[in-house]
Amino acid sequence: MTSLQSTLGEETGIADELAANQREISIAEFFEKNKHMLGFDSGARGLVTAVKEAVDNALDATEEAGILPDIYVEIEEVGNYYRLVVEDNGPGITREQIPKVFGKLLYGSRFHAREQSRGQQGIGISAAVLYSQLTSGKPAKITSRTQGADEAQYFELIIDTDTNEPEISSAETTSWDRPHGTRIELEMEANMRARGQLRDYIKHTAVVNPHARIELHEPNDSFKAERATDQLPAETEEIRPHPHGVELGTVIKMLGATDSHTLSGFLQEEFTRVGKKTARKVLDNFRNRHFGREMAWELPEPDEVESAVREATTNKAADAIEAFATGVAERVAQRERIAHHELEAFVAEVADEIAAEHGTFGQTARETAVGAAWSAIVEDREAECYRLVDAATSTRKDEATIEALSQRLAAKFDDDGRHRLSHSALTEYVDRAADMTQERDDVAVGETARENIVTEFWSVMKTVPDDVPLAREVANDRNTARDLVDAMRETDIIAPPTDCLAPITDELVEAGLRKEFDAEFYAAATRDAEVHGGDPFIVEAGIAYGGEISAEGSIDVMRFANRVPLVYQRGACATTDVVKSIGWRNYGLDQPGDTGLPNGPAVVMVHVASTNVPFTSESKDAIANVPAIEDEIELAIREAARELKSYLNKQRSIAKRRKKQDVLATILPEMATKVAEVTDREPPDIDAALARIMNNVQVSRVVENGSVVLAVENHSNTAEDLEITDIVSIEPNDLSAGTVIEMDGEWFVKWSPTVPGGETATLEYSVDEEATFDLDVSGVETAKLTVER
Ligand SMILES: Nc1ncnc2c1ncn2[C@@H]1O[C@H](COP(=O)(O)OP(=O)(O)OP(=O)(O)O)[C@@H](O)[C@H]1O
Repeated sequence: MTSLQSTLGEETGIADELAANQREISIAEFFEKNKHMLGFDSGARGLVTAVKEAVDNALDATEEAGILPDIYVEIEEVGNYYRLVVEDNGPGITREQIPKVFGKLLYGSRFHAREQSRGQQGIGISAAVLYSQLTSGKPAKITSRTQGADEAQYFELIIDTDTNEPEISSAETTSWDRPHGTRIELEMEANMRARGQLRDYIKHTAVVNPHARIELHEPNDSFKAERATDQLPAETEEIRPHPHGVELGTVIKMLGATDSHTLSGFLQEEFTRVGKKTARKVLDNFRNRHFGREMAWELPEPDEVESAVREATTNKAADAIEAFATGVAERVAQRERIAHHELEAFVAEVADEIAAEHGTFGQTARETAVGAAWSAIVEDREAECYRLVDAATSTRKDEATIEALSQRLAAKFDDDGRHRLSHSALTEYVDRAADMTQERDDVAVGETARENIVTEFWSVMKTVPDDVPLAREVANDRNTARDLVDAMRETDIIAPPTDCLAPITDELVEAGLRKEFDAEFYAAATRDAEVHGGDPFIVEAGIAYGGEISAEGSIDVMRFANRVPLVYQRGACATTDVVKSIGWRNYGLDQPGDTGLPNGPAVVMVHVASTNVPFTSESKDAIANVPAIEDEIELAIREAARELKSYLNKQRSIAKRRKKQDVLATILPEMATKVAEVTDREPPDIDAALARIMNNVQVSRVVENGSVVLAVENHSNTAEDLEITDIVSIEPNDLSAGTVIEMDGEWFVKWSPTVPGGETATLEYSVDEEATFDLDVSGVETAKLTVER
């Protein structure tokens, strides 16, 4: 049978033919064909995306310039097309930059900046221009006036898709009544079928940007969101990447580009939160990985080291040998354990120290001494291995097994080596020794025991002082760079600064929800910053429940990234995935099948703020499933959901109580009347009985001869903090604590007593004449309160 390959091989010239058709594709050409990737997949969606890109840019630009945003959006039908105008009062764009910003894809100011902004890629607005020219054939019309400029600049342009460069058809100076800002006018094939999404985008943008005034005029509707605060979001600072989570490729690129020669300099210069001390810790971890650690053995008797050095040193005067041998033994004796490099350093130190008096101890003499002392030190390594294995394994291991294991392990360390091992080589030693023991002695040495032995040995081994390679050397060696990245991740480094982020804050999340939803309960949570891929991020969540929110069907999830509402691709977003994965029954919401979006009158909002939000695509509709971010989304939602749970629990117990109280309130009077009839007595005080049965707080008043006594009886078993105000028609005297204020001929007597469970507080004052009273009690839920006015 002829193989396909051999057939192909016979056809000469195919590769040449293919080559003739192969050429570079410009990014503009690519996106012209793949406009769906940028959110321009239909006329309806294209319009929403174009508005979103222009408004996001307007918000970014005004905020960056410290200007309160005034944004005007107009959509108008012109013949077969729609005309979109977006105007802002931002700092404007310079004459030189306008063509590039609007006429070149992948041109922007934010791609390389580690700072929270809505724009990230430098594609958005030029993609809108591309979509407009593609569907209407009309150029984009841009007017921009920079702060302080007398005149505005006006451009008409399209993108040359072959070259991804602007093609300007008109460039002139013009007058404009705005003192500064930018106006974009685009015509495009579109329709208003996505009116709902458009309104959602503008409304939700207003919710999370309360400092912005945004006006939308479209053919059938107008909407204006007024500014709710004059407070601009906290100014953000650009930061360098954090060492946790930076990818290997990025680190290699950074190593190639850095001005620092040393690794320590590189770490301190290029990363945030790395000072001298942290750099040293990272480099120690790097040494452990790159060079391995050296085994440090317990010391034998000091005179064994001394005699070993003495015997090994020849060709020197007796007193020189004596000084050398005792010097080394003294140094060594200061340590409990010693590694080969430490011994080398001690021998060198002593040799240098005695050189003036006893002459030079050259390299050979030093090496001989190190060799002899090391032999004495490692002599007893089997016993030492026994101690370490014994400490690392459970008491169930019998002595013979420990003995066998430690003998085999000790045998791996040779007589004269310096016993330097990487963590993986050590693991291999332990595994081999354990396997042999299993095989030969027929005992099990499990995973945990092996890991514990490795940990025990690794913890006594010492980091070596070898010089680390230079930054440029690491850049050229992928394995070494890998060691560096691992060391960076392993080192404890404080979280990145968060001044590069501008979270909405939990108060404003709640305020935003209140503004948008007429609910009965609100909760919000803002988490601390975390890191992904070297970029810090903060997750916030909010929940609105009940009230006017529709109870029909599943709850609404509002998603935001860097204060931008995400209106498309709900099903592809990490936020939705996390909401679905939470067991909502636990928090009091109905969730059929215990998974998926819960049902009920609730709205959940989630905001992810980051210097680099990982979107699933260039159209920035959905957040990718990055585990670190998903974890934080879950924790933020759970934090807010816990508050919802305790609110709902309380509501349920209040409802139960109310029901019981209602039943008692009908039965008790009937019983009282019956009992009074039978016993021929006055009917008892029903309120007091009800308060006692219901464990309520009861406030009652007795007025006698001008003295007013309010009794606060707490029938519950917990202390209650109350606010009690009695409004009196004449001036009160002789107050028992409390305060009194006169207002328009009425006196407000106020107490704030704390009444322990089961006790009664008495509040008193007196009045000279007949008076009227009006009692107000707060601090206890109405259902738990009985007031006799
Ligand atoms: N209204 C504006 N006022 C001032 N500068 C603007 C305005 N619109 C855009 N720019 C500048 O033009 C650049 C490019 O904008 P573009 O929308 O193409 O990308 P981006 O916003 O940086 O990122 P993304 O592609 O993620 O939206 C911005 O980074 C900003 O510097």
